Amino acid sequence: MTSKTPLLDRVVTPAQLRQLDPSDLRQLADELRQETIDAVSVTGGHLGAGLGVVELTTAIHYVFDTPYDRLIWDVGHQAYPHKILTGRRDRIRTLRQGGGLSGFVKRSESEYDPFGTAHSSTSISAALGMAVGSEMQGRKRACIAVIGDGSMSAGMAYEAMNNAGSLDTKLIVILNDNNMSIAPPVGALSAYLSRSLSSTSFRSLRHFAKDVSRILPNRLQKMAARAEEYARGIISGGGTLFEELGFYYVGPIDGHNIDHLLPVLQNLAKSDEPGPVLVHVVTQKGKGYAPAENSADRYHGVVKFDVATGVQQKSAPKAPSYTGVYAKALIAEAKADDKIVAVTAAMPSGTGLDAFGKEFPDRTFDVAIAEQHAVTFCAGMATEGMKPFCTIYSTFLQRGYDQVVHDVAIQSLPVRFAIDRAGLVGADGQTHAGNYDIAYLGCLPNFVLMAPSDELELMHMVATAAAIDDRPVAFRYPRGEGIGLDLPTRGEVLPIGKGRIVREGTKIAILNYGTRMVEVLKAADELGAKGLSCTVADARFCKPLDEDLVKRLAREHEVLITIEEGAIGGFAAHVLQFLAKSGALDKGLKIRPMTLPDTCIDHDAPQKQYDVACLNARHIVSEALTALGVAEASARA
Ligand SMILES: Cc1ncc(C[n+]2csc(CCOP(=O)(O)OP(=O)(O)O)c2C)c(N)n1
Ligand SMILES: CC(=O)[C@@H](O)[C@H](O)COP(=O)(O)O
Ligand SMILES: [Mg+2]
Repeated sequence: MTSKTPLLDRVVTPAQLRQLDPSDLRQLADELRQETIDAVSVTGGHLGAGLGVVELTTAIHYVFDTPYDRLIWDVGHQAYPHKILTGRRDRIRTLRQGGGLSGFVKRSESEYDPFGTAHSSTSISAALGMAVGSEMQGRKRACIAVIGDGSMSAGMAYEAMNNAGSLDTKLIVILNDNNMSIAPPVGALSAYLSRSLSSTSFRSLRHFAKDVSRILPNRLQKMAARAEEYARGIISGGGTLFEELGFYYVGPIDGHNIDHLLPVLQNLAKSDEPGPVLVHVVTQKGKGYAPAENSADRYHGVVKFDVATGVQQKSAPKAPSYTGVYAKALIAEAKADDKIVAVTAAMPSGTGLDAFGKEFPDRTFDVAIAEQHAVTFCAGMATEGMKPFCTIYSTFLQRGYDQVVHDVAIQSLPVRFAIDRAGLVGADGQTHAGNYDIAYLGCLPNFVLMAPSDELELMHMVATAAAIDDRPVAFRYPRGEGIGLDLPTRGEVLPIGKGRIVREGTKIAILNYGTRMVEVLKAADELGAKGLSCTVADARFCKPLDEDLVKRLAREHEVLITIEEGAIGGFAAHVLQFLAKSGALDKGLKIRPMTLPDTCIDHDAPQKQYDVACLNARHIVSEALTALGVAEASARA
């Protein structure tokens, strides 16, 4: 840090940034980096990616006329420095807290966030859409997508480049290449980028002037230059792929050198030349903070930490996480069955497949950020008699939905979907919540759908999924810890489509699907204390539904409550459909489906999110009392 008078205090918006002399930007960037570190040390969040783009963020806002010019951060987890420079510094210590700033990019948060991001690889499509939309209405503005090398592995980025490369629309794509995804990047594209960098040096200032002035004033010259560019690509190894896709390639540039970034961006800003440009910027994830630079994951995602030492305040877990239990259960199954393989889309640590990979390196596949491919890759393996466990967060499986329908469900292939982060996820908020999978899988023929009520049940479901070999299976489990049960070395295979009674009662039946069981049992205790006897059932399966169990609960109780941590259209819809068809609803049963509400729930502590969702014990009690006409309205408050 410099000892000069702080500049960041004078820069609340990019307009003020643009008043600075270029020679001030180095100091400003240093202050911005320190502010980012200090803020994340008290909030936790995604740190490494933001530290890597401090200079890039400064330079882009200095050169371009944001927010009129459109700037899209792919994923958005690197946008904390951008938030600080765009009028949100006063709230930066509310990041990811209830009521505070989002940890991603959000349209409703700022005019400087023109497009919401959080799922990767959408930025080029969105920027191209904005560029075309602006052009068609005669608005001249720069549209800039900043996309990481990891996010560049997803098919959507290539769909967008394929389109952009065939248009004359001006588009700027900045490839932020830090040679990292969450884990080290994998795949041939990553190898291509590394190769191209190892065989070339950073372009010097002299080269930039030449390169960028060749974003030529007329197309003829451009075509003439193309042959030379192609040769340049082959010689340097850099850019050929992008040039083949119709992009003008500039780079590689040292993304921490403001003196190098500025002239390139200034030339691009000035240029009227149509067509897409790709600026290849090389950065270091975690740059400028030694604990991040020296850690394996470059502090991709951290909890609160001590700035001086970098030591994170991780609290000792009370019980193993669902993710950990899944990995343990899968390893146990895989030891007994060498057909079992596991697939992750760039989330080895988040899904527990890093542990599986240590045991079975040849049976673990990280396919990069490529959920669509992951699903169909598993389908292909299933046709050959392998037993793939496609292990994906609920929210990211959304990207592979057509593959789930067309390649798996319709062909009834035995792909096992292990769906992590099901339900609300806390600080990552709306975009990462796994709320929809029960609904989007429940409507598909051939699927077996399960949800464990605790971690022991999860072990049984892993064993059950391994045993089902004639159709697709999915089981969902949440982020966070289990309840601390003793676990066997291996799960047991469950009878398909059969739930279980957890507690017998007479007046109210609560049919639970998933890990709200803890709250259900608390609610049953409370209702029991009021003299209202409860049956508690664990559905285990959404499909096939345990119709005998549902019929019995409906027949023997005055009230039937279903509960699930999923959107409307999920488990309750299946129960209601069955009861309506069977005529049970004609007999005066009071049925109350408890699902997530039909809204997007903002980032917050999980307990608070459950309050917003009305899925805690007191809400279940209130629902039961209301159904019985003995409402305790206050219970819902
Ligand atoms: C569709 C999708 N799959 C997975 C993720 C989880 N994810 C978030 S960031 C990330 C790595 C991105 O790498 P890169 O784009 O290179 O950014 P870096 O963190 O290196 O700056 C992944 C896999 C996601 N956000 N979206
Ligand atoms: C940016 C991103 O998408 C991931 O880093 C995600 O935030 C990870 O979530 P978990 O912390 O639940 O693994
Ligand atoms: Mg990266």
